[in-house]
Amino acid sequence: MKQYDVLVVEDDLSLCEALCDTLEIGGYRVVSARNGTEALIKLEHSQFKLVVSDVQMPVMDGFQLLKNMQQKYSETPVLLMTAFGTIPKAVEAMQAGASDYLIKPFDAEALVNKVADYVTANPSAANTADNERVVQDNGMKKLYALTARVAKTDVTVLLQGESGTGKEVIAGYIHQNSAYHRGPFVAVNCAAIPENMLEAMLFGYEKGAYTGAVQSMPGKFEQAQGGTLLLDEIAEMDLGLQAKLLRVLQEKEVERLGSQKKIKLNVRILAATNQKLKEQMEQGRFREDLYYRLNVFPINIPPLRNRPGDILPLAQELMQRHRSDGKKLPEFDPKAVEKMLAYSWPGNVRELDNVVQRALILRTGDKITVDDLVFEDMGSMRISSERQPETSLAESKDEKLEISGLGEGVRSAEESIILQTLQMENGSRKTTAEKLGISPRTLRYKMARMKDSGVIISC
Ligand SMILES: Nc1ncnc2c1ncn2[C@@H]1O[C@H](COP(=O)(O)OP(=O)(O)OP(=O)(O)O)[C@@H](O)[C@H]1O
Repeated sequence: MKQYDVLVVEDDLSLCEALCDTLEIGGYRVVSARNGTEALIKLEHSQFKLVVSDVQMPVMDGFQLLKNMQQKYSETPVLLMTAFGTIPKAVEAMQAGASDYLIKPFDAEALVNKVADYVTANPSAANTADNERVVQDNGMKKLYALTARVAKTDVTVLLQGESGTGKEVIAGYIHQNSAYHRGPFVAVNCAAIPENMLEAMLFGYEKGAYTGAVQSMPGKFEQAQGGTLLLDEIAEMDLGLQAKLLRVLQEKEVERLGSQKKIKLNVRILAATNQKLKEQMEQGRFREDLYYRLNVFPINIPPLRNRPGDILPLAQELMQRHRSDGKKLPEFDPKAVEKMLAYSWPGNVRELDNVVQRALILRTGDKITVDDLVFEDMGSMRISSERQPETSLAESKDEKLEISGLGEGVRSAEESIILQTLQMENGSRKTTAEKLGISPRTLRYKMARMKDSGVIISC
């Protein structure tokens, strides 16, 4: 079972990313979940020293999570984040068994200090990639060979590819194979951080630089000193900040907000985007000078559908990551393999990861069959197979809209889908099974397993 330091449970994606970033920089190995249900699944598959959870979340809130955890993970401390003005909630949290609480909004230091009461940070461990990198497809082998050569140089690399293709994985590979490998690898998701905070986060700030800057803070550039900085989703950066970034890249020095002191930088810069950056530049949304500065060496990562040789090995690796016991991993039966190869994977490796997680939950026998494969977009089958796909999260367009309207939980894990569909169907197992495209027997089996693992199913 994989071991991590902190499980962050937060449904607000930007905040979740900021919390994870803060803790990772603080030297913790962090995993995130978007609600209580997803958290329970992660707890089943990995070990955590601490859970930091929001209180108000859809599907399963912080209190319900706490209640569920008391049955099976009573040893794991839970830190609840409650909103300002809800002190009674904080008291309630402690009474319900939370180890501690944080009142929102809190600053990075408060979070790290609180977490440090429960877990000891280990900066070098936070940087080790303990997941296997899969490169089996011939095209990808060539791409990795080229990447290894580029890694040894100092040039700025622009990684382009659809979402979920593995840009951050390749960025990590460049870092590990570069002269900067002993330093930190810091990734900033420019799309996840609010525009007005990104500048401070990148360049750092001095105490009093703006309202709320209660203490000085180094930016991501400084945090990456001697290592690599990945500017992810760079196309999302606004034009004003692009100009400031260009200056930092040209001068190789940074000034914190509210300070005139120049800090020399020794950082390898990588940028990544899932947009066509050249088109953005041509449409005036991305600065031409910055484009050419970042795009010294472009690496285009092909979508998963164009590297079929990777699909099965990746599925096996992802299965390995989610296995909760030492038992032999299930195999995919030939029809299931055929179906996976026929699918066009619009969400790429990340989507494959979701499909594998669902399959592990749905499977009833030793093998993963075609019935256990639930794709997010059945309209994206590339080759028409003889059999009509039986299992689809969204059989019709209307249904897809209805389900996706329920929020992020739909994409996260099968358990949350089941809970939501049950809720939608007023607890009717028959129509829930129909809606999910699985047999009532599979649904019963699944619900029994969820109950066994401590999930409270109220309908
Ligand atoms: N070659 C690979 N081997 C193993 N796992 C991979 C590989 N490529 C991608 N993954 C896994 O797929 C998921 C998505 O990868 P990653 O975050 O690198 O994609 P991305 O292209 O940066 O996505 P986005 O555009 O959304 O930021 C991660 O869980 C990652 O570990």
